[in-house]
Amino acid sequence: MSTNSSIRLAQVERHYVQGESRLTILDHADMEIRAGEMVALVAPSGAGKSTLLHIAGLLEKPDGGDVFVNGTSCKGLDDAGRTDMRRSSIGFVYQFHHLLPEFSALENVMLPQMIRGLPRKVAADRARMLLEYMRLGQRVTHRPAELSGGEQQRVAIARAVANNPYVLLADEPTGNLDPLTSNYVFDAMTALVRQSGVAALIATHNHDLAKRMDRAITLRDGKIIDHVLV
Ligand SMILES: Nc1ncnc2c1ncn2[C@@H]1O[C@H](COP(=O)(O)OP(=O)(O)OP(=O)(O)O)[C@@H](O)[C@H]1O
Repeated sequence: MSTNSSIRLAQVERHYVQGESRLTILDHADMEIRAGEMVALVAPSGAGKSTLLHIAGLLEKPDGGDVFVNGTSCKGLDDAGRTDMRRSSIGFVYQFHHLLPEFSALENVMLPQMIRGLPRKVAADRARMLLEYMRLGQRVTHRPAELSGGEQQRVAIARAVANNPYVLLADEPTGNLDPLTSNYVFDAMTALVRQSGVAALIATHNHDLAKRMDRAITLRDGKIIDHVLV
């Protein structure tokens, strides 16, 4: 175990009870991702990727074990504490951008910061900087419907890191894009991860993108194990 892991799962258990049967999705599973590391999560449908992302993102509580965010145990946190930790320390990117349609790109990136109580001007300056970094400086006043799919996804990535999180969790972030756009968005995300030092876990079915990350993991028999990509 390294001391500088941004996210660590320790002996995490998750079961679903369906009638008489008990389905074990995570069985004393361990995982850790260091700052600035990009890890691909590759697993067949139904293996438990969403469950893992939800637990790592503090959206779901494990039945056992613990999640550490930047070294802090989340086990003893109540719902409000988990929400605070999630807002301050974890960013999410989904397959579909989930941007708020009535707000501009700039406002979408400002919002998570304002929810955390940052002044409007500070939030706007950081949002503009992130959008410029994502090469969207000319699109800040556009609403989501006035952006291309790749641009929408780049706004969603900027939004995910708006609060300077320790952890970035992405579920098929390029799954909805054509191959060329997918590559472009992935490059932008990589640059942001490297520059910000966030620890990124990215679920993807795209073998080529998975190969470009630092390493890959998968789920087998409830354990999180290294996945060798050939
Ligand atoms: N609330 C629930 N109750 C019972 N079983 C569940 C529940 N949620 C998920 N499961 C089961 O747990 C397993 C893992 O689900 P999960 O959504 O994590 O898979 P996944 O790997 O993300 O799949 P996909 O790639 O298709 O989205 C599946 O077999 C699913 O049917």
